[in-house]
Amino acid sequence: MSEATIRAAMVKWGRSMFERGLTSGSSGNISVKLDDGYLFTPTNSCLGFLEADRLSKLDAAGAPVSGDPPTKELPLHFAFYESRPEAGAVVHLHSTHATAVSCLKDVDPANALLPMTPYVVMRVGQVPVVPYTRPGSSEVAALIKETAPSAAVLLGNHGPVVSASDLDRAVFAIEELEEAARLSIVTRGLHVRYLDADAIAALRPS
Ligand SMILES: O=C(CO)COP(=O)(O)O
Ligand SMILES: [Zn+2]
Repeated sequence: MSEATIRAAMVKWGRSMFERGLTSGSSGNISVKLDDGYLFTPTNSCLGFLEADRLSKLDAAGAPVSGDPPTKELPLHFAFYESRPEAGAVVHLHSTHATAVSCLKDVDPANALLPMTPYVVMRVGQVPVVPYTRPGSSEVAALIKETAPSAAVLLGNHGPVVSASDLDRAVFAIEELEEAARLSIVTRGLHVRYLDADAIAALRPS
C-alpha cells in the first residue's frame, strides 16, 4: 500500500470514529508503520479533522521527518511496535464504555472483559488493564511490555489501546472492544451466560 493511501486511510478512519462519538475533542491517536518509518496523528489534533499532508512522519528510529509534531503518546505506541513485531498499526481512543471499564475497581487486571459474544474473542482476545500513568508519560512503556503478547490493553482510568497488523484491523478490534465493554456495563448486575471454554476454543481469529 502506498504512503498516500495509508495517509488517506488514517484521515478516513479518524473522521469515522470521531463522527460516531468513539473519541471526543482532541483525544485519541493513531499510528501506522511504513516501510521507512511511521505515520502518527499530530498532538492536540481532532481525529475528525485530520489533514493527510500534516500527519507526523517519523523515521524507523523515531526521529521526526515531516509534518506537525506527533502525539505525546509516542512511548505508548512504540511499546506496542517493540513488543509485538507483527503490529502494523496502533489506535488509542477515549471511547466511553471501554474507558468506564478502565475505571472499575473490581475487574480482573489480567482480563477486564469476560467473553459474552464471539467477536471480541476473535478480534481482540484478552484485555489486561495497566495502572494509571499521566497521558504522554514514558512510564507506560514498561507496563505495556509486561502485558505482551496482548494486542489490546486498557490504560487504567484513561482508555483503550489496540494494535493489529494493519489499520483496518486495529479499528475493527477497538470497535469490538468498545462494544464488548458496553455490553459488560449494561449487563452489570444481571445473570449473564458467558461463552464457555469449548465455544472460545472453537473461535479463531479471522
Ligand atoms: O489521548 C490523548 C492522550 O492520551 C491525546 O494526546 P495527543 O493529542 O498528544 O495525541
Ligand atoms: Zn488518551
